[in-house]
Amino acid sequence: MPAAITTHSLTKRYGDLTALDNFDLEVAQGSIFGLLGPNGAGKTTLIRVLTTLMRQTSGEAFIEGLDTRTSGREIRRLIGVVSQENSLDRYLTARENLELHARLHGMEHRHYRKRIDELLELMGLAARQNDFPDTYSGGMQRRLVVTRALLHEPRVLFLDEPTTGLDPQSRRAVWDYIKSIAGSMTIFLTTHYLEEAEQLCNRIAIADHGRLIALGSTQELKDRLTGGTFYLIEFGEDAERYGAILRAMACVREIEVDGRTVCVGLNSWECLSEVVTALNGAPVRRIALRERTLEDVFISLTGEKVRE
Ligand SMILES: Nc1ncnc2c1ncn2[C@@H]1O[C@H](COP(=O)(O)OP(=O)(O)OP(=O)(O)O)[C@@H](O)[C@H]1O
Repeated sequence: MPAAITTHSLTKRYGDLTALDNFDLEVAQGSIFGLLGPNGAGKTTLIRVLTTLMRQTSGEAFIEGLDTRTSGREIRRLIGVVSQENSLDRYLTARENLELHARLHGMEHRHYRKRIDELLELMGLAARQNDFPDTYSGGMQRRLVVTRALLHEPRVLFLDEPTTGLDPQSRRAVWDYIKSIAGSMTIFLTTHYLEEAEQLCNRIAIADHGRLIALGSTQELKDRLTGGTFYLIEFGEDAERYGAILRAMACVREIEVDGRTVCVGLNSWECLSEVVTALNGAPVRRIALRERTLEDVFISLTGEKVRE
């Protein structure tokens, strides 16, 4: 079984600017794969090349074993694409937008009528199917675009920043729908949002300035952070003083005092008992393990926060 997506040394230049730089990627069939990166990382460029909208400068890309340079027509039949812009026809109702897409894909009337009914139900849009997209909320429009991309039963679905611009509630709704359709196809999504990648994806690639800088599961990426365990200790008072006591301890590798809270990085979790002993009698209100997030991974890899 070929991988859903494979790239070898994929490179795309716009004049002097290298938007994709020797990108090597493999995405297994049936997985949800997230490409994470700040503005300008090359995410949209990669999707354009993979969906045959644009030709690479050099290197190779394959969708289920088909070469993007020579099998454009077959690939376009296999894939569904949700681009950053919603690109709905505002003069057609939601249902008519879907019917138009089905006809463009050569689907038979009998077949697409049933499929549209099912998908509208699944996406929670059935009651509003005869309304115009302009009367929809941003989240509903996004769901309609995802519905449209799913109509012809693609084997690989590309979602370019599916929740950018949505409020947190609509974002969660779109995540739920993506999760509900996962498994039956491969999903490749790009995102700025670390939480989105963490919530949805089995595997994640991090790109910056056109280069792939990390690849793995969320847990693998977190494990690649330099070791150590971080705890947050909240004091009733005198956090600075206790911070200074902790700073002097051999097992403490990093420490940051912020108001009443001290974030302490220990060489390993076994050191926690030493810390607790040192704080005997201190007005400790709370000790919590600080989970490392993808944000930490990103900062450790690129030296900067994600630029949204
Ligand atoms: N058609 C084009 N002509 C010239 N430069 C381009 C073109 N399209 C993109 N670029 C540049 O290529 C780089 C990568 O852009 P791309 O849109 O692929 O990044 P992205 O990761 O999708 O960013 P965003 O998160 O903002 O969508 C950027 O520096 C961008 O300015």
